[in-house]
This record gives sequence, C-alpha cells and structure tokens, in this order.
Amino acid sequence: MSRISQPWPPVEVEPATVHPEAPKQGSHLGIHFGECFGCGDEIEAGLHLHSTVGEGTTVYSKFTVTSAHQGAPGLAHGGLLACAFDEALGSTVGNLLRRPAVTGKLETDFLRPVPVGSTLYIATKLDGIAGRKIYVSADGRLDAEDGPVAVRARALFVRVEFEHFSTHGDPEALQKLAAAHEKAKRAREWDINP
Ligand SMILES: CCCCC/C=C\C/C=C\C/C=C\C/C=C\CCCC(=O)SCCNC(=O)CCNC(=O)[C@H](O)C(C)(C)COP(=O)(O)OP(=O)(O)OC[C@H]1O[C@@H](n2cnc3c(N)ncnc32)[C@H](O)[C@@H]1OP(=O)(O)O
Repeated sequence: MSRISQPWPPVEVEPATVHPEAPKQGSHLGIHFGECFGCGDEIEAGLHLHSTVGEGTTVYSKFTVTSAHQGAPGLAHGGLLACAFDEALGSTVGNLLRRPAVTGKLETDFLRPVPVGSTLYIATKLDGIAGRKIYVSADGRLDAEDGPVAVRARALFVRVEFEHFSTHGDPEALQKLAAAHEKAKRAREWDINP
C-alpha cells in the first residue's frame, strides 16, 4: 500500500497569497496563547514550539522532544508529534494569511522513530486555497534542517469567523488574550514610532 494515497491538494486550488501585514521573512512568530499546549510558555510539559517565517509561504518551526512527550520508553508519542504539526501548520496559516482558521483534517505519516532528546525541524508551506479551505503541508526532519524526514503531515484548515472562538470557547479568556495582543501591538508601534 502506498504511503500517499491521494493527490495533494485534493481539489483545484488557487495559490495562497501572504497577507501584506503578515510578519516578514526572518521574523520569529510569538506565542499566540500562553496556555497553548503547542507553543505556550505557561505549560511546562507543552511542546514550546518556536517558529520563524521563511521565504514565500514557508514557515520553519522546531521543538525538542522531552520525557513528557513519550509513548514508548524513550520515544515520542505519535499523537504528540501530530500536535506539533497541528501547531506548526496552524501557525503558518494564521500568521501568513492573518485570518482565523481551524484544523478540519490532519494527516500524518510517521516515517522514523523520534527519540526523546531529539529536535524536530518542521518546514511548512501553504499549498493553496479553495474558498474557505486552506491546504498546507509539512516535513519534519530529525536533528537538523537537512536531517532525515521523520514525520510528514498534510492538513485542511477551514476559515472561520472570530465568533467560532467566542461561541465555542471561553469568551473571557479570549477577551484577555485580545487585550494582551492589543497592548503588545501598541508597545511595538511605540518602539518603532516613538
Ligand atoms: C486581525 C486578524 C488576525 C487574524 C489572526 C491572526 C493571527 C493568528 C496567528 C496565529 C495563530 C497561530 C497559531 C494557531 C496554532 C495552532 C492551531 C491549532 C488549530 C487547531 O487545533 S483548531 C482545533 C481543532 N479543530 C476544530 O476544533 C474544528 C472543529 N470543526 C469545526 O468547527 C467545523 O467542522 C469546521 C469549522 C471545520 C467546518 O464547519 P463549517 O460548518 O464552518 O463548514 P463546512 O462543514 O461547510 O466545511 C467547509 C468546507 O470544508 C470542508 N471540510 C470540513 N471539514 C472537512 C474534513 N474533515 N475533511 C474534508 N473536508 C472538510 C467541507 O466539505 C466544506 O467544503 P466545501 O465548501 O467544498 O463544501
């Protein structure tokens, strides 16, 4: 059985266009929410994934597997690896397109075991857009940007309105988050234009 069973993207797409206000190539992408398991700094056992904008529609992320991420002794849990890709792919979509979107479908191929202590280098790119559907994929390489590919992922994100989060999530936490982002934005503008 072939590992890749479907053509990708599975439908006709338009090329993804990076939002004019998206962070530029070389920018480090901040934490979008301190309690996010993928990137947050308030979750000790979290993945603490860090991302940087690459060329075109590419984002580079990395995270180091700790003993909190084990499935088999000494090896990363596959679900945790899928989480890392959800984060890397979602961060690419959110930051480059600057429109809210959620994961509709996430597919992973686990090609090599990922030991505790190793660092996964994830290169993500936007593959195209069809209406509200955003197709995005990534390769995760072991211990170096040009290391062997250990995990591959492909995902469909679906664009949503902000109400998706206030209706289904925690509106109070959302307001706090929006206020913190606004404060950080004002501080950045002050730095740039004193
Ligand atoms: C100033 C602006 C700033 C904007 C933001 C800027 C910056 C943000 C920055 C950074 C963000 C950073 C990081 C994000 C990091 C991590 C991300 C983690 C993401 C997640 O972890 S998020 C949690 C898991 N996620 C969910 O919790 C979703 C639950 N789910 C739903 O909420 C609904 O299910 C929904 C909304 C997906 C769709 O529902 P819906 O009713 O709105 O739309 P509908 O069903 O019509 O789907 C529309 C079209 O997508 C197709 N479609 C849908 N699902 C499909 C599937 N599975 N397979 C194949 N096709 C599918 C349909 O077939 C149709 O296609 P078509 O249009 O061709 O008919």
